[in-house]
Amino acid sequence: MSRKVVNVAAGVITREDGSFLIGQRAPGTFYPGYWEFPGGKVEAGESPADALKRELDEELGIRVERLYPWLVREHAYEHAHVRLHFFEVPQWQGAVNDHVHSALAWVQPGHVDRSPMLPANGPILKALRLPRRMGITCAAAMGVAAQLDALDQALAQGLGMVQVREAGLDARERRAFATEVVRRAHAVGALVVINDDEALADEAGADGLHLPARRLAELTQRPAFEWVGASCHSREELERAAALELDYVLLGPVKETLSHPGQPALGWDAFAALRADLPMPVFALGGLDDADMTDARLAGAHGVAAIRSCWRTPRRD
Ligand SMILES: Nc1nc2c([nH]c(=O)n2[C@H]2C[C@H](O)[C@@H](COP(=O)(O)OP(=O)(O)OP(=O)(O)O)O2)c(=O)[nH]1
Repeated sequence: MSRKVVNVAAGVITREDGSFLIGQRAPGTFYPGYWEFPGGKVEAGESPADALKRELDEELGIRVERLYPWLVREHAYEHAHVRLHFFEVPQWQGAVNDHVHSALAWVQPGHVDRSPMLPANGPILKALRLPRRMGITCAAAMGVAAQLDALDQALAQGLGMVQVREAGLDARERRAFATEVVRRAHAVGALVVINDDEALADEAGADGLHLPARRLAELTQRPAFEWVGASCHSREELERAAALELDYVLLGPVKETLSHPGQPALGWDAFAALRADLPMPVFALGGLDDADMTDARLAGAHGVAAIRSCWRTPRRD
């Protein structure tokens, strides 16, 4: 029997050190003792964003000053089928003064030492481990040595994720380059995904695989890597990536870009409309740099992916 969907708004309240707030559900609620992101049910006539502002005021006594739409995930519990609208809340006013949870904790992505989490929240914790900036390599154009130097600089300045995309290098060079990227990135805890080459991703010890749209269209099941993402340009491709339960996607070009001249730019409004209600993080791509991060987050992007700008003047995530 199909059940009514209950809309819920939940906030990833994030401090400048990257930690976020979780609360333990009180006795007498569904799943007592489980940890969750603060939030609650969307009331009739309310938008999810307004519901979150109201809930955070009622539950924690804080007033939201900025909020970014992030992910929408559905989960069928025994008591309800919920549609969870997750937002990030990077700015608020007032001291946190909890009225509903048994306990609160500030935790770091990848180091959540409280359990159990509500069953729907596993993919959310994984998504929070994804850095906000992805650099896409262009060693074939820049030269391998220059690319590796630029990579070191970017990693030193906090770049958290690298996509090796080197169809222009021959197989031997590509293997050596990918292995070196993984070595340098892993030394500072950054993730590496390899474009379109499962064997190379395995050989180089990368964290995952990045699928071009062409490969995404052919796939019937998620490849067996910890991190799998894809490049998308349409709602159909985005929905396919969601159905395959991929961990992230790139969507663009948002602006005109030198690497894809003549390809029409989406702009932020079309970007926001295309990515609405997706269950996985979406990186904005195409002619962007660090200065675009706030616009990207306001349009619902998880972060920004870049080729050229990433290897010029990178800044901290
Ligand atoms: N707040 C919150 N709810 C979550 C998360 N993950 C998750 O599956 N849920 C589910 C659990 C519940 O079924 C539903 C939230 O309902 P709730 O009972 O806490 O909502 P509420 O605060 O409006 O409470 P009430 O009106 O029922 O008293 O969403 C999460 O991270 N935060």
